[in-house]
Amino acid sequence: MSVETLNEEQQLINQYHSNDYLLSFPSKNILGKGKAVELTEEEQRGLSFRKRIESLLHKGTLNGMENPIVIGALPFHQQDKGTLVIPEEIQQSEVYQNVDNSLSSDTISSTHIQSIPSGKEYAKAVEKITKEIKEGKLEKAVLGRVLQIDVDKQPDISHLIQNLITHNHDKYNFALNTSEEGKEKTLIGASPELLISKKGSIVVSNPLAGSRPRQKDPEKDVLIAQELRHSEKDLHEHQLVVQSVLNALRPFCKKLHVPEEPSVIHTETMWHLSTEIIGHLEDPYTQSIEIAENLHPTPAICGTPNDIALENIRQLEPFNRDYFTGLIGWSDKNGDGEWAITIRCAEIEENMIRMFAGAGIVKDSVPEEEKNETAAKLQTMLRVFGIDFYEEEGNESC
Ligand SMILES: C=C(O[C@@H]1C=C(C(=O)O)C=C[C@H]1O)C(=O)O
Repeated sequence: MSVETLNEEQQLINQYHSNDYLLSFPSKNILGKGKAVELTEEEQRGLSFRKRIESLLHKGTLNGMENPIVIGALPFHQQDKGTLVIPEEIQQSEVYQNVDNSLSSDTISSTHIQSIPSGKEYAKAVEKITKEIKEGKLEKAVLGRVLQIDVDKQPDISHLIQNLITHNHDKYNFALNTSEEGKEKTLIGASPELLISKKGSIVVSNPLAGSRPRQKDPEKDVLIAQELRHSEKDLHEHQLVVQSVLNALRPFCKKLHVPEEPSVIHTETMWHLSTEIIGHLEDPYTQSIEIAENLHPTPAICGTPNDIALENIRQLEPFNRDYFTGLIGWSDKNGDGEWAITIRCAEIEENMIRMFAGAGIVKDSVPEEEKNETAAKLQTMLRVFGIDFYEEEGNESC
């Protein structure tokens, strides 16, 4: 029998239990257990994201904590409630090259799957938005949908965690206990998109916009990535986001570095146009959440202009986004923190899983292609759960 020593990252992952708070980010892993202090729904009401975090950190300090760390998920709509806690116990670890890749064998089966709206309705809504864009009412709106899946048993999240991290090791992975009023819930996901990280006087934001599904055939896959790199439609869609992020960062920064052109990055299921922006803060004590709040919602997940895009989202999406396209991350007393955008995610409640995906719609968007883009994005979480679901026959994306 061979005995292998587990690296500290794997040890931390192995200690996750379904009511914990886990962030497995490219910079570090944080595992929180128990709630030392939390901000209830009542206490959050009417407070901005920044005020919520400040008031929680203040509670922590009053409780005698020297270095409290807040872990949380904030909603898409600023007035909705979030989950914010300072855990009783925190473990942190570095990120290693390798994690255990013996994938979970705990299989679950779906008994019923429903897309809200249906694929057809989604395509119709995309068409409606492109029409409004052509009429000059807005430039971009991001339209989402939900896949509601009933499964034969309650998923064991500690098993799923290993799948999640193995498939998306260089991404912003999370599993957070979002239970409320006796309902046990977990928010789980693997976001590729960093809204803001702040360490000392350096901030980084990495907006993504403009996407293509990955292809099974490696040659086709490379061609698709090249096509994305040169697609005018996608470069325009991407530029709207980069400009908005720069405008929001400028007041905080004395220096900003922006690459001249976006690069193309990938996840297991998607190609994305990506721009990593690095800023030097005027004031190194600026809170990460203050910057995040000014950036949110970026046109990567809402649109341009923001208020008109929001109005379209409210009218055309037949569900509330809740945590989807909100923020997930951590923050400490010095204002350091990391906030990713809550995408490629699912919420689990007993035997029901709700998976979310959206796509940015611009003037030249083709409804069927946008629908396929959301279907490909949904594959990220479908794979984590081991659920085989392809919307269409003969769909070649992987
Ligand atoms: C909204 C999502 O993704 C966002 C939309 C993208 C796009 O339209 O190209 C790309 C990345 C994300 O900013 C999602 O994954 O659900």
